[in-house]
Amino acid sequence: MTINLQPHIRIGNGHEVQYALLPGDPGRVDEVAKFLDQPEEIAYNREYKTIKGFYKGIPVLVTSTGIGGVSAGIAIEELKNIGIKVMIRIGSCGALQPHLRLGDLVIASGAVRNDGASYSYINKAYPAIPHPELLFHVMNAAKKNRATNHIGIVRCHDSFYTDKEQDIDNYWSEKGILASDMETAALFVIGGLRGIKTASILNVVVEKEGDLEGGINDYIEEKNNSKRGEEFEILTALEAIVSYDSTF
Ligand SMILES: O=P(O)(O)O[C@H]1O[C@H](CO)[C@@H](O)[C@H]1O
Ligand SMILES: O=c1cc[nH]c(=O)[nH]1
Repeated sequence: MTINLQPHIRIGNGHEVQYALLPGDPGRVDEVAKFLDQPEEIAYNREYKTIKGFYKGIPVLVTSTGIGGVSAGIAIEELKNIGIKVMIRIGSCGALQPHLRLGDLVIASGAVRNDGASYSYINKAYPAIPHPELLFHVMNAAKKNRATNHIGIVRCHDSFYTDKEQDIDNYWSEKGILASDMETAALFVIGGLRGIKTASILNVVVEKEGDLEGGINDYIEEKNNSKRGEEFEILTALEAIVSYDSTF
């Protein structure tokens, strides 16, 4: 009998893993598997696909969180319930600044909470920030891997196709926000409230003046540098775990 089986991620206790990487896309889980020793699928329910493997001897889970903070929030809570203490998002994003190029990494030092999920937990005065120590290890790992990276605030949203998207992006771009994604704020806020150490690394798949749908299509079809950015974000997250783990 599986003890403490979680209803959405469909994983229970007993895996003895403290670290998880969180892509949105279940397809990205298989890309992480290429970097791991002994990768094995342990669950796949709805948008939540999970593998377990080892990186430089450290056990790691990789769980896809689907699209948006709502779905990510469920995965984050359930992963905590089975003992995960450190979670690093490895996501994709759209650039809000013109100097960001396809495949560059954005390391989030905070998130604008324009999502609904983090707000359902707590008032927007509560900050969406990563764990500072983990952020430090992520920044060092990106440098060590020579990944082109930008550190700053991202904006989290719940919609793609309203009539206001361009105006909203322009507004946050003028405020210096680096990029947009949909899950980082929920991760940081839930992490802060629940005592989970979190960080978020995003790979640019649409440039500032780029075509949103075209950029995402090209990324999926591996037609641009975003695929390379994905490899860099995976490696950066894994090396950050090794470096963080070595401090104990
Ligand atoms: O590629 P992932 O990690 O899913 O991240 C981004 O891509 C999805 C939208 O295309 C949203 O989940 C957004 O945050
Ligand atoms: O603007 C964008 C582009 C990609 N992914 C997002 O979440 N937002």
